[in-house]
Amino acid sequence: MKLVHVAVAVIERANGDICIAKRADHQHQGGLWEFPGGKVESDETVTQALAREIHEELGVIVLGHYPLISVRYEYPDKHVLLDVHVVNEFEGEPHGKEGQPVIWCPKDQLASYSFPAANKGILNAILLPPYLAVTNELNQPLIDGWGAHFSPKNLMIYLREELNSNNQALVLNLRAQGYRVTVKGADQESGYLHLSSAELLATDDRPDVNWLSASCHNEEEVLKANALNVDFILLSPVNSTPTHPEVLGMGWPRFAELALMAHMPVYALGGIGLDDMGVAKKNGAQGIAGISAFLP
Ligand SMILES: Nc1nc2c([nH]c(=O)n2[C@H]2C[C@H](O)[C@@H](COP(=O)(O)OP(=O)(O)OP(=O)(O)O)O2)c(=O)[nH]1
Ligand SMILES: [Mg+2]
Repeated sequence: MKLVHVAVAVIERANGDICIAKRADHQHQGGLWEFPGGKVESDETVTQALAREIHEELGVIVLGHYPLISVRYEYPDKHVLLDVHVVNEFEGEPHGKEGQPVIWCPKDQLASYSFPAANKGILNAILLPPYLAVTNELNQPLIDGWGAHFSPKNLMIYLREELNSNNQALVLNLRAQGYRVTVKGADQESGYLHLSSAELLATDDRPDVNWLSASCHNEEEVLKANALNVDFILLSPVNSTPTHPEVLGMGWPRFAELALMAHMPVYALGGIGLDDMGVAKKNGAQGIAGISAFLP
């Protein structure tokens, strides 16, 4: 099936609200809400298509945008490549020029609208931060170091240790400050659950949590994450690491291929540092994850 290339705009106004519109019933995925946009014509760049579609559909002039995520999704009747950009500078007030309902929606309420299935990854990309710290233990100096560099909006945490009497108060305190914290093992009441790649491959039905993450290293695991509707993945190792120098990294070109295959935001992990945010994003990452990289 031919791949339909689509330019999609996540238009964000100053207070953080996002513009969504309702697709007409007769359209593909009709009756569902969408981020405005449309097909990239053969003689257009994505930037040109984005500007044209947003002007045609909403009467808005795009002045500034940056890439958020690319999602390749195979509907039974159509294969799409959604090239999604945040439009953060624009002129004019969006209105439905084709008669479609258009509203501003606070980010934390987006999930209560029905979108096409391909949009789950876009929603998650809007909500998730750029940095993910992976740590084997929690202690106050580590937390203070994070606090000096990152806000809860910029950093989430994966603790590779089960909840216990030593770390529970620290975890709860971080969550109270607004950090998203996933811990190892059974902690499903928190709404967060992480699957190792072995657990991912051994799981047939999506566990009932708000935020399901998984570690992936190859195509098979990425496709399994798609099938389970995992919300975000850690893809590693990009480069070889000091602790496992014998394991070769996949490198950025392969990372980019697998990230495009993934329906959800992908964090780059392994042998990279905070300085690699730019190259990670250029290769389709939501952001970067790191163990040593995040130690103050
Ligand atoms: N615009 C947009 N399209 C989406 C989203 N999610 C999603 O799966 N799609 C799919 C539905 C369509 O198959 C395709 C986009 O096509 P479109 O109908 O917006 O294209 P267009 O504006 O050029 O419209 P048309 O002239 O074909 O009616 O991408 C989304 O959030 N926004
Ligand atoms: Mg459209």
